[in-house]
Amino acid sequence: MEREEAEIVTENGDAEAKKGFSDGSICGFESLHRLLQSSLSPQLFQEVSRMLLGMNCGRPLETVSLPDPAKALSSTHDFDLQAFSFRADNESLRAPRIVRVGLIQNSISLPTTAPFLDQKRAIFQKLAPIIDAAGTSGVNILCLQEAWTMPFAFCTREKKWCEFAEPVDGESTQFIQDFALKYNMVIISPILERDVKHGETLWNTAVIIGNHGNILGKHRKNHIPRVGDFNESTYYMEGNTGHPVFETAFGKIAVNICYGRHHPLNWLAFGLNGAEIVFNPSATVGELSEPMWPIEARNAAIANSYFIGSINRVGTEIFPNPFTSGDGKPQHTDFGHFYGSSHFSAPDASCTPSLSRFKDGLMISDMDLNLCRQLKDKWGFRMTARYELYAEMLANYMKPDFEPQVVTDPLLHKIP
Ligand SMILES: NC(=O)NCCC(=O)O
Repeated sequence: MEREEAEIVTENGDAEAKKGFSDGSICGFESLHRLLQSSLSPQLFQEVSRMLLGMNCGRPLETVSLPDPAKALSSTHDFDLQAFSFRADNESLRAPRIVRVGLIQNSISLPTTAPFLDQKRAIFQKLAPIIDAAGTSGVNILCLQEAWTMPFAFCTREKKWCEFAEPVDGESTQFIQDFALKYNMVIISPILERDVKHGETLWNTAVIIGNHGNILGKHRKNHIPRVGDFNESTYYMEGNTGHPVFETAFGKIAVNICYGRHHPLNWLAFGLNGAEIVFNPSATVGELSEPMWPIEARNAAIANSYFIGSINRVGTEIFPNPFTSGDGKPQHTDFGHFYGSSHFSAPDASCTPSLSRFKDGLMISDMDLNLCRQLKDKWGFRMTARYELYAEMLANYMKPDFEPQVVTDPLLHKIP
């Protein structure tokens, strides 16, 4: 639904407006960027885009033309497809290191009441053409959304959803390995993991599949939310894999899973281990986090001199049994709307527009990884970081007898 229908929505008043927005659109538009593009004169839109998206090497981000088969897949299977290019300055001693990176966002396919195997296989079926579009576009590194094989059922606290968990070499990994091999593509596959060797425990895990279809490694979500309906701590614990950076054929990558994006030290640690691209596969809803979404990753990309790919699922998932989360809200059967809006952020503060707020999508971006070091040289954030100050501060803070360093105005409690 785009402009014309949005106007009808506005004219028909509240009830229609509610209907229009319930699809997850912004007043009938797929994204803020598209709303602005349709509403502003070309000149104003250019200025506003410059302010909102920043400049890459002094220029607006360029779009990239994708091969016809990828475009055909996007129209046949109705997913948003966008592509951009982040440049870096030419260097005398290093050739450009351009990699093509993709992010996939999607809704679930079947109602949450369908048999679990059918639900999982239907998501596989939905993702196949989107992964094909990435492969035929020459994507080198592709990342899927958090817990992509299942509905984000952790709001319910019901244990039956644990059945979706798989070992790292399970069915979903085998499904993804075929694509990795076929397209010479590194694929990050975030799943609910069952750790069979350690008492069948569960983890929220990203499996990293190398471009030869090999399992390169895994990373387990470091920070587990306890906010709103995000009752994930009922299912799994904080990860025990540290902050691994995976050196792949196409660059050094890491994964900061969803809620970890609110933790600056988590981003920092991936940077200290040398990440050039950090992926943030997520599942988050509008009411809770949408104002934070365009800011946090972009800020982390700047602070840590690396690229970030942010992914959020789309749609509203309705569960069979009502639940509450002790926050005073009446019982309900859905999490709210997962608002998609996947995008890339670059170390020079530029970023792409976002994918649709309600449709499946594939966001592709070329990125010259030389930009990471160029930004380190220019701004010197690593060099000026004063890590020793913070190491000492944190070591003190961790002690049971820690005293906050506060200087109290002696007059504070004396003068009325
Ligand atoms: N999946 C997840 O960790 N969501 C938590 C909510 C948020 O971080 O926006």
